[in-house]
Amino acid sequence: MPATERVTTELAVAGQTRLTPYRLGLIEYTNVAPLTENLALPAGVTLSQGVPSEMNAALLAGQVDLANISVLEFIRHADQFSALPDFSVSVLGAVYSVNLFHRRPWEELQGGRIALTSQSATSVGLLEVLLRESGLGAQLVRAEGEATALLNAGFDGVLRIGDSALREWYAVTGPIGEDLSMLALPHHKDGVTVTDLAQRWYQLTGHPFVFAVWAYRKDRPPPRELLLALRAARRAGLGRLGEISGRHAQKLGLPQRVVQHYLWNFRYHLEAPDRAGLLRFAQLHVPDHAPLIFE
Ligand SMILES: C=C(O[C@@H]1C=C(C(=O)O)C=C[C@H]1O)C(=O)O
Repeated sequence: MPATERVTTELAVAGQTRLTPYRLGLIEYTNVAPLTENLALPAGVTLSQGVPSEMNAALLAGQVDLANISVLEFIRHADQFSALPDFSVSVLGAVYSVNLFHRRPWEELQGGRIALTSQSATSVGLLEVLLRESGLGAQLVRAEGEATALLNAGFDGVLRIGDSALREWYAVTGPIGEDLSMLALPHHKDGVTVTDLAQRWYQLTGHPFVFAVWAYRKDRPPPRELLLALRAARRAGLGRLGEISGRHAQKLGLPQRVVQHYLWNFRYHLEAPDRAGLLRFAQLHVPDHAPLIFE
């Protein structure tokens, strides 16, 4: 083997250079913005973005090497994926953007038809667990559209996540004045209840809920430079929540203080309480899952 080819191969093997780019996928929801808006991509790393179900599919198809994906997809494919040990989108209590919109009381949803967003996997699994734990059976069907429009079209419940869920929660419950504590934000108005699934999870288990982890294909672990860049981006973003929430509030048409509380409320690492919640969800929804590897 000629010397130049050998050196290139050795460097590639050593991980110091990559003959093929390392492909990063990131969900583009507002709740991931504090972790992504200050990301300086290292040389040789490419970025693609989309909604959770698109990132789930891209990682599974080998179109990206590392992505923040729905935790349920990580659990389902734990034989193929590992996850970074210190990244997540988690929350303890209300999340304000994983919502079931409904008119009948939760306890009366038995036998009802519930429209599901196609953008998420985890929140669908969470809804199934919460309904089952309440002894309720409902017909879950994929249907896109604005929550109150789908309720008016005859659905008994509508599951929405991400930016649209946050906007639609506020459309139902707002406007929210300064006199209201951010810890007492409303979840019912004009006959529509907005059940926050993360809040119900907390009431059921006492744990945080992990919506997303940073998962990678076991055969394509991330380069050290990318890990350092992701951590630096999070430090920078968490230090600029006011600025980031101001920009996203304008985009969402929401008060800046509401978006800043929304972002401040997330847990972006993967600490012991978050892992306890993640393992509990895995036990309840995918009891025969492969061992979950965080490294
Ligand atoms: C809490 C949220 O987090 C998102 C929810 C996800 C899911 O349900 O699959 C995946 C990624 C997260 O960024 C949200 O989008 O509202």
